[in-house]
Amino acid sequence: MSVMRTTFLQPPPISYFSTSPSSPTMKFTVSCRLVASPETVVNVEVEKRPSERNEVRLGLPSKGYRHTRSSQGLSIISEQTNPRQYVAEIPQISNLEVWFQRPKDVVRKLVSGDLDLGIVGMDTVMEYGQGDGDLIIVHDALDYGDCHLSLAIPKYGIFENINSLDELAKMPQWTPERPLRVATGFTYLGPKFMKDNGVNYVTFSVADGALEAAPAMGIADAIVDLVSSGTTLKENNLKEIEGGVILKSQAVLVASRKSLIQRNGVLDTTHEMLERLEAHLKAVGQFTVTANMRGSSAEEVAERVLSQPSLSGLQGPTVSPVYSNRNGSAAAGYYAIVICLPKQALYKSVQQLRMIGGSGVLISPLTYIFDEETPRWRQLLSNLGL
Ligand SMILES: Nc1ncnc2c1ncn2[C@@H]1O[C@H](COP(=O)(O)OP(=O)(O)OP(=O)(O)O)[C@@H](O)[C@H]1O
Ligand SMILES: O=P(O)(O)OC[C@H]1O[C@H](OP(=O)(O)OP(=O)(O)O)[C@H](O)[C@@H]1O
Ligand SMILES: [Mg+2]
Repeated sequence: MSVMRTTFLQPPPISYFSTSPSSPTMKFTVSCRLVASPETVVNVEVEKRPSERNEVRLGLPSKGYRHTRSSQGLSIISEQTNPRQYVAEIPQISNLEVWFQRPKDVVRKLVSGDLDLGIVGMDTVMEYGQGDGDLIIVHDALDYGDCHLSLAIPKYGIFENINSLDELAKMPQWTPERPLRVATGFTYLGPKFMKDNGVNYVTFSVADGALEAAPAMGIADAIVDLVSSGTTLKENNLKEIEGGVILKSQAVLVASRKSLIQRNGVLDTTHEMLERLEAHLKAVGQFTVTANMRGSSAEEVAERVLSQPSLSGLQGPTVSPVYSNRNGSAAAGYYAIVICLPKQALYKSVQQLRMIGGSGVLISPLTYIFDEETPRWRQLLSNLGL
């Protein structure tokens, strides 16, 4: 067991209080203060202890433009209205607290048992989870935060004609005395990747940001960092190489296996979150279209709708009679139709609806599409041996 000694800032004193105990959803306010302590020596090995609490805890990234909780999936979970607010509630899901933390700390706290669920990039799970068997991916594709972890080298100088990892590894320049110098913030995945790929003479230096400057500054020969649009690499005259992608990443829902099995309510909450996320992701880009149409019967109207290629939605159409008072009795001369359509089919659909006599066309975005039980839930249960 390796124990590192290091100096550490004391954890912020956190005070929180609830509103009236009778209120249906408890509200917490958090006030934090960072105290630079006199040198405190701590053991940095992650302590795994079952913490005593009843509520289920979800960790979300606390800052950063790409963690916007208005992005799909998360808007239905929580809004952090103030960047200094670290805890929130989810009105829709009782007994769930949201804690806003740095992405790496979400993973660390899942491992230590201080959080039960988290939403972070897959890269962060892999880097800070380091293969810990207690971490379990519940949803692997939340459809935002797409990027990949990659090895990149300069386009110029001795690297001008180097285009693959193999060619890089075989360059005669790298020796035990003068190894390939790689700058990265991924100090677990970076070295592991080089080792797995048989790159022998290599050393790593650590930096947290603006890594792309390291080669031009003469600090490193290569970098291992996240790439999304590729703009930062391009701006810094760097290139990716064949075989240099370490992993692909996007936001994922990750849970502590121990919490799922042992802590009351975690499995149920996870099920509900999974359902909501899947239903929301399915609904993104889908719209309901309603219109009125004159007709002699519901079947006749349905046939007219189905004759148009752009009007065959997910299922349907739903056709319902719209009654009006005709000489004292209710009569259906109009029918309301409802169909679900993807965004790209909307305009064509409106044209086709008009063509077959549709009027008063209303279009609204869908928030959820709940389908049959998601396969990811079955998968989770089987991973847990349940
Ligand atoms: N360019 C990008 N495009 C899309 N997603 C990205 C990009 N860069 C990073 N990410 C995702 O966002 C996560 C957080 O990255 P970021 O660098 O913003 O961390 P951070 O919040 O600044 O944390 P820290 O301050 O500890 O570095 C990454 O782990 C990755 O999943
Ligand atoms: O391929 P791109 O779309 O250009 O994105 C990649 C950049 O995004 C991230 O940096 P970030 O914005 O977090 O800045 P930092 O590394 O300085 O923290 C990552 O570390 C890359 O530098
Ligand atoms: Mg960064």
